Amino acid sequence: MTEERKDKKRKPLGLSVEQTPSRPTEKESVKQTFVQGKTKRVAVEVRRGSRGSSDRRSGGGFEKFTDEEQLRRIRAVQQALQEKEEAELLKIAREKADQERKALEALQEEQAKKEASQEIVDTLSVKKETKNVVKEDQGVPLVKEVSLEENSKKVPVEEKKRKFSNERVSDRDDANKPKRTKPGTEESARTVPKRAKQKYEKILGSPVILEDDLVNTLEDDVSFKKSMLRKGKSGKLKKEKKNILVISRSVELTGPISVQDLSEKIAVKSQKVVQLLESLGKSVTAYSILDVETSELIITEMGHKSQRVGLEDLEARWWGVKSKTYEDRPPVVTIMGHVDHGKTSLLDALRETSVASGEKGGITQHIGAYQTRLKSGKQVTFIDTPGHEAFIRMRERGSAVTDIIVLVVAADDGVKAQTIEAIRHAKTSNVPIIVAINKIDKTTAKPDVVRSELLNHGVVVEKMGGEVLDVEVSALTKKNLDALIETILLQAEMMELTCSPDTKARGTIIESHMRKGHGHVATVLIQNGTLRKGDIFVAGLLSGKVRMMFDAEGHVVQKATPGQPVEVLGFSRSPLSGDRFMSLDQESQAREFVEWKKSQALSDDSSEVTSNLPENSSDLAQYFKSQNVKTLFLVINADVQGSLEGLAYELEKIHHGEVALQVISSEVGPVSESDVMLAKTSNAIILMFNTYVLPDARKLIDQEKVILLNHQIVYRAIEEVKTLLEKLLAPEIQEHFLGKAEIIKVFHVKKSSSIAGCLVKEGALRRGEYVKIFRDKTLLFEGEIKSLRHVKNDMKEVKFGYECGMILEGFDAFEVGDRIECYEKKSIAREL
Ligand SMILES: Nc1nc2c(ncn2[C@@H]2O[C@H](COP(=O)(O)OP(=O)(O)OP(=O)(O)O)[C@@H](O)[C@H]2O)c(=O)[nH]1
Repeated sequence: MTEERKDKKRKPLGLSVEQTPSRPTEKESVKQTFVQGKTKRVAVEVRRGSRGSSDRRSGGGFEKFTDEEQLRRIRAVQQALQEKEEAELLKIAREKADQERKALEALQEEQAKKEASQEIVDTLSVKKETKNVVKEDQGVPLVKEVSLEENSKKVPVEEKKRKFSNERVSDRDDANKPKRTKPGTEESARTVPKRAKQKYEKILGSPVILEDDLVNTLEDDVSFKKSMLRKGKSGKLKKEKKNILVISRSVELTGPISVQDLSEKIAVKSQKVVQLLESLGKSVTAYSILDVETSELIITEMGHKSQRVGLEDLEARWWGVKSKTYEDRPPVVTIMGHVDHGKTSLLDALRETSVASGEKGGITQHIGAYQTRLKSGKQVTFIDTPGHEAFIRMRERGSAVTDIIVLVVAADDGVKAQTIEAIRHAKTSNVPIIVAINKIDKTTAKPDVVRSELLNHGVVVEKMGGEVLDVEVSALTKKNLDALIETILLQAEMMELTCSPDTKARGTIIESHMRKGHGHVATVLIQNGTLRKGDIFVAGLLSGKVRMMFDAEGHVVQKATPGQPVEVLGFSRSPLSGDRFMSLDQESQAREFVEWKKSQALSDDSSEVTSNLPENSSDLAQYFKSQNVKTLFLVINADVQGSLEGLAYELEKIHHGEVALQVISSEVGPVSESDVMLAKTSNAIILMFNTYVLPDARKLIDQEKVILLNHQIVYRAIEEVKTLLEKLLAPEIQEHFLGKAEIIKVFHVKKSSSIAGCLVKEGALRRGEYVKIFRDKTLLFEGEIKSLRHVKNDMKEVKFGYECGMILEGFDAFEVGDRIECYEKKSIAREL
């Protein structure tokens, strides 16, 4: 025990009532500073010094202690107070810690509850989704979606079991749950819960990669918001905002793009992009076109990633859309054979025996293709255009529509020229043949002769020991038609034809035409995926939206599946047979694609072009005007008969009430002098297809100024012919209202026409523009303003509220009160 303690024991502290001054003075207090940083004034009795005057030691008997004792006492008092203070603070700290612990526990409990309810939603959505295989639609920009806390929030297994007794949650499930990994690494993307990935893929309708550390761009993400709102989860969106750090998109750029389209790609309002560009010093509107570099800058600024892609790659990727779901699809069959061997008869007979048309009782329509359905439910699709042109046309356009060729050979006539041609087409296209030996009902039928003749041309049928399937049929008596269909199905089975109905539609234009009341109608054979009403599509150089669909029985359908031919409404012009048809996700993609296709078509043609069309379109219009043409005459020279047929087929479809198209010559071979002279004398244009001009003919073309078009691709030739025909159409005149005035005084000037003194009551009157004069409700005159004056000045325009003098070309019988309307006339080029 210290000396101080002993003293304390010996003597009570001298702070008894009688010893303590009633109120300590300033000088008698001590400032204490505690460890916690608090200060406090403590009242003490101070002996100022042993040698000080005795009057200061008055009261309380404190003076009876020595200086040393007094100092010890003061220290003891200070220590006692400090200890008391520290004990109080410790107590407060303990209470506070206790409260915090309780609050934390309550919070954790609440979090667990939230997590549990979220699990239910997730589990349910996963259940639904197990039926749908994850799409890999390449049409949509890849979306990267990022979850921050989803990984870290875990509900204990026991708790899950308790809460969702109907949902089995195993330890293994939890063990499989991802650990937090370094953000942005591949591992982190892989290990985020599959369940969350599926959930967001469902919401966004596109593949997502989940990571765990990106900046929250959810507020700007229109598509996400929309999808949440659509699902009635707008309230939840706010809650999730804290937890989900969304969305870094991988945006594919194929070239210059409009602000509007770019905004669509990154799912923000175009105003946002406009604002950003303005902040960077660029003044744009939603319709401005941005170059690739600027677009990349915007994409990065918005927290996304950009990727430059060639549209060629994109087209190939879009066309070859993949899916994990495969189903059998009906085979597509084209019927070929020699003239009069019974192709049309066989197609009609097959169609009549079709169970489908019989069952539905629909009125069959020739839409270029149809399907037969057997009792087994299996189907076969027939291209409804017999002959070889359809096949050649498709092949020329790079479309492989046909799976099987049914080669019709008349049993009484045997193998002929077009039979051999069909065999050649089948071989070069690698399409299997089924031989239909027709007219077997005839007494003169010699099917075995047909078989041996076919052998000479490399077609070895089963009976001759080969693998080619053959059936003896009669289109007339309908004998063995079922056997023919069964054989087709057998062949199809061997070929294992599959499709993915859950992807976007891919198909080919079989034919197209203009129909009154419906506009441009095209038959599309769906080859993969499903086409739905409202889908956005591209076909050749066109884009559009499916307005309506009809099947081959003329019924309105809402969707079309692989193998099904449907008539589609929604084209702005008629597409060409053989054009690839693809449905896409976004209108911007479709627009971009078509622009690229057009530019590609132009650049391809220009490399070989020897066309000598006047460059300026008004020169061309002038040319036609000078020739006074309302019919476009064509002299066609092509490389082969097939090309001529292909061109003729497409040209036949062009109709217009005001202008006509007439082919005056159609020949296989190079352009000769006689072709040029024929074109010259009949005011025709030469359409040269995949051939050349003989040297003398070339000189004559220059000399006689004959127009020659050179093409290698049918649809481009057709497009150019259409453009030329459009030039023959008189332009459409549109009137744009400029203003109106009233005549308030008429001035009769000697030796000159009258002047109308007008007051402009709306808009403006403009010199040189077109006016209409009305008296009461009668139109008196239409003509041009020759002169316009205000006071004594010649004016180009006199605006609202001003008076002016006006002279018209060809009219001066003005009266006070006549009304004048002024218009600007614009001539608009028309389309076919
Ligand atoms: N006896 C008999 N005659 C048939 C049969 N199939 C077709 N014909 C007849 O053969 C002729 C030609 O038939 P189409 O079906 O027009 O032949 P196609 O091959 O389509 O002829 P093109 O269109 O000119 O190429 C017609 O008079 C038919 O009636 C058949 O199985 N038996």
